[in-house]
Amino acid sequence: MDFYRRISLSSVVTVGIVFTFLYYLISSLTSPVYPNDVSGQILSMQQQIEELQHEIGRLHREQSSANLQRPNESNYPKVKSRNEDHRLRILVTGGTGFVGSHLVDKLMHEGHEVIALDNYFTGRRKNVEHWIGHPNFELVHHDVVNPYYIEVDQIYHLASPASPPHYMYNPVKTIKTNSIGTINLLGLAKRVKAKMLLASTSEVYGDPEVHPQPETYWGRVNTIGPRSCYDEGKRVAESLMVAYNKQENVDIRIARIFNTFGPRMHINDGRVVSNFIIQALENKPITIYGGGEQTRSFQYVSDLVDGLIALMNSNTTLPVNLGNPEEHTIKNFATIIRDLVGSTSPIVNKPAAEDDPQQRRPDINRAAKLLNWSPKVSMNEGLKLTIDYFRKELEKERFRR
Ligand SMILES: O=C(O)[C@H]1O[C@H](OP(=O)(O)OP(=O)(O)OC[C@H]2O[C@@H](n3ccc(=O)[nH]c3=O)[C@H](O)[C@@H]2O)[C@H](O)[C@@H](O)[C@@H]1O
Repeated sequence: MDFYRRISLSSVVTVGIVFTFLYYLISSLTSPVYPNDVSGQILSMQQQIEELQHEIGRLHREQSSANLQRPNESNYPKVKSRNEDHRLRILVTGGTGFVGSHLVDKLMHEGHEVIALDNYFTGRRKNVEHWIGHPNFELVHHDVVNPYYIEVDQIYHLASPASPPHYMYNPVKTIKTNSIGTINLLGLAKRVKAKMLLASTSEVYGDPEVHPQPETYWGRVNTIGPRSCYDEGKRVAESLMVAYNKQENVDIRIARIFNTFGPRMHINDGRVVSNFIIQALENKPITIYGGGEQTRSFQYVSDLVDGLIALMNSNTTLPVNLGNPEEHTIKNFATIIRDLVGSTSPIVNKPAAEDDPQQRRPDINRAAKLLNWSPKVSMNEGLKLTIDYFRKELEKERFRR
């Protein structure tokens, strides 16, 4: 059968034409003027030709479908080979986003089947285009606010805008995504008995009075402030996870993600890392919101992805902080970026953002103990890689203008 598959489309067509010609030639010869035995032989030849034509048609169809199903895997990044028993089907919602696409890469490299689902509000097809057509990969355009039906073993639920200007752009949609979206996925997890991980956030701690923040801290969130659509959205998502676990036995994981950065952040992301790097690269003023005494702790995206996978594969249903405890004031952070870029940007102060958390640093003892996880990439190392990425992105933008 392999031999037949190797027959090229053009040779199949050529043979088809030759046989069709012979068919008509012989048909014209099968007239009653020939003796019975000769015309009998001709009729049986005609029958054989018809059978061959049928077979050619079948091979033609088979080859076309083989071409559809078997892309050349050498054109893709390398993936681990796994047999059916060890290969999982994994759904990643928000799979074309900044964090989602890096998670998809890692799961693909590990040899699993991955379904990346996104509504492309902040995600981009470009982030996963290197997998499109791979037999282990599927890209689905879908909004989690509507139910989605599929058979999977694990669900990483990352779908939601995460940058403050993005989640504040349509606060009602942000609440719907985190509440209705999470209910829809928990319903799916319950039906197909999939393990589900929620990408929650350090924002559940609000503007914290406890520092650094352990998972046992309940937080301080303004329920009617501009950030509440996201903060309360994620808080209710956590509550839903716990309720489905208690009531419906869904196997849950909750990751509380602290500020994360790295390549594939959007130029218009609007968060501090991308804003400062782009401003520095363009020698434009670096904009600090407020006095700059507020602090953040920044983790590189590959550490987060390792943490998410370690959490999914752990046994804990407790929330776990994933972040890098290396803490800086925003004022200090602006100088670090300017120096790394070698920029001449002035540093300017703008009005403070409303309800901006004044301090943030993860207590990662639980992650260390339960997942044996801690961040590996220093902030400076990660920033250098991210600066390279944005430099190239800006060059591409200039080329497009
Ligand atoms: O990066 C993240 O992972 C987190 O980012 C945001 O939280 P936030 O800490 O407010 O993120 P940024 O917008 O990056 O702001 C960090 C600090 O820098 C300041 N900032 C931001 C942008 C800017 O141009 N200038 C500036 O001073 C902000 O006011 C804030 O104090 C999201 O709300 C979180 O869900 C998300 O997990």
